[in-house]
Amino acid sequence: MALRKLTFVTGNVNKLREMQELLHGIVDLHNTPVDLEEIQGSTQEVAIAKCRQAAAIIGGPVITEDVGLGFNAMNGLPGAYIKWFLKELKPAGLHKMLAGFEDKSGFAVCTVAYCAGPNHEPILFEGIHHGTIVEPRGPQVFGWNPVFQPDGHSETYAEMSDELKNKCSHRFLAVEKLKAFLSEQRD
Ligand SMILES: O=P(O)(O)OP(=O)(O)OP(=O)(O)OC[C@H]1O[C@@H](n2cnc3c(O)ncnc32)[C@H](O)[C@@H]1O
Ligand SMILES: [Mg+2]
Repeated sequence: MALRKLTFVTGNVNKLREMQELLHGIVDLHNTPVDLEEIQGSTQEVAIAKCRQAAAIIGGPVITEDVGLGFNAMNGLPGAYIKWFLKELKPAGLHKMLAGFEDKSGFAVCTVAYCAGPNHEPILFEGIHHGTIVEPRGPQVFGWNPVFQPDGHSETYAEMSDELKNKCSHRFLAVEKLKAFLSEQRD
């Protein structure tokens, strides 16, 4: 059976690389590198608005993704706004944000949105990975990977191989739900 074609609309090449690995052999994944406009709101609201825009641009089935990194000491902030904090503070600055707090715990959230096409409602698949915000360790290749050490692991995301990160990450957890949904649709 031919693989279902889906377009992943993202301007982030690292997200694309991980998503291609996660959906390998399951979906015929194409990319349109548009940096979609992001509204203010909860991660769910941001994800729905992004996916609607993407479906309108592509005119067919799409997925989009919105990622947040939340600090429990700050009731989940920066959350969906992590991109702007990371841009200005760099990973080391993210860790320093928690200097005045005892609680260094945090969580990575990946909200994958699927939309069958224009005029369809986006459907959300959320993966949450809990961990600790640490001093940066590992190569600075992708986002805030050097400061996030997931619970039960001694490495940060940046110190993990792509393979290991893809077996446990927020993105893996969200994509597992997307895969279950796509396979139900086939039956
Ligand atoms: O085009 P889109 O898909 O929106 O890509 P983006 O880079 O704008 O991504 P987001 O809006 O989701 O912003 C999330 C920020 O978190 C970073 N990020 C996303 N996934 C990550 C991951 O798995 N590990 C580390 N950093 C990540 C990403 O580089 C951004 O700075
Ligand atoms: Mg974005």
